[in-house]
Amino acid sequence: MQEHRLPETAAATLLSLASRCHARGWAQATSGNFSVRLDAHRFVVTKSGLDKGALRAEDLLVVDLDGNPLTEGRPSAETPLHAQIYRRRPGITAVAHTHSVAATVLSRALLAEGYVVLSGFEMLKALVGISTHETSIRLPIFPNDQDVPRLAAQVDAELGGDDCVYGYLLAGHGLYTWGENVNEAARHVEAIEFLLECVLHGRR
Ligand SMILES: CSCCC(=O)C(=O)COP(=O)(O)O
Ligand SMILES: [Zn+2]
Repeated sequence: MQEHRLPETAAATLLSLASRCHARGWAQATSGNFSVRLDAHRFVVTKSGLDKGALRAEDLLVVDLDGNPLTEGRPSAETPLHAQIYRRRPGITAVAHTHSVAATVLSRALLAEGYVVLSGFEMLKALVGISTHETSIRLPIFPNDQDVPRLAAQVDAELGGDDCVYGYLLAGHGLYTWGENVNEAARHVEAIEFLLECVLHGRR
């Protein structure tokens, strides 16, 4: 195993993103995973199966852009999905995956349509590049799959690095979103989770 020092700032920002999502109830019971890009070839990701509300620096590891570990430990089972995002979106430096009730319920209910529409909400302006509520975005929904490399290949085939996409849903599972820095990724998670709750409430 090669020596790869984990920069303290990357570790601290990643731990704070995970603990913020856990505190909001979006990463309960070890669900969710989080990552930060180190450079063009590597990123730091949370280890698999851990309580995302109690992560420490030693619970993170470095992987390459194919998801192969470069430091000791078992990376998140969903590392191939993070790797797909970093490979196809060179400007992205942070990825968050959450398991909220709204994302879980809506992605299952709307799987046949293939997407959730988020339209007309002021909160859309929290997403980078959007400056009016008079807009509409789609969050694609993919069927869940326990074969994560196959799932990542499907996401890659259907989305690639499409700039118009702010995130996607896995049916009955959760949300993936990202940002050009950790603050932007955190803002996107909070905005999208809020918007999904609005859509869910509107269907009741
Ligand atoms: C208990 S959640 C099941 C696994 C999952 O979907 C998840 O997000 C957490 O997986 P990880 O390997 O990153 O802990
Ligand atoms: Zn998950």
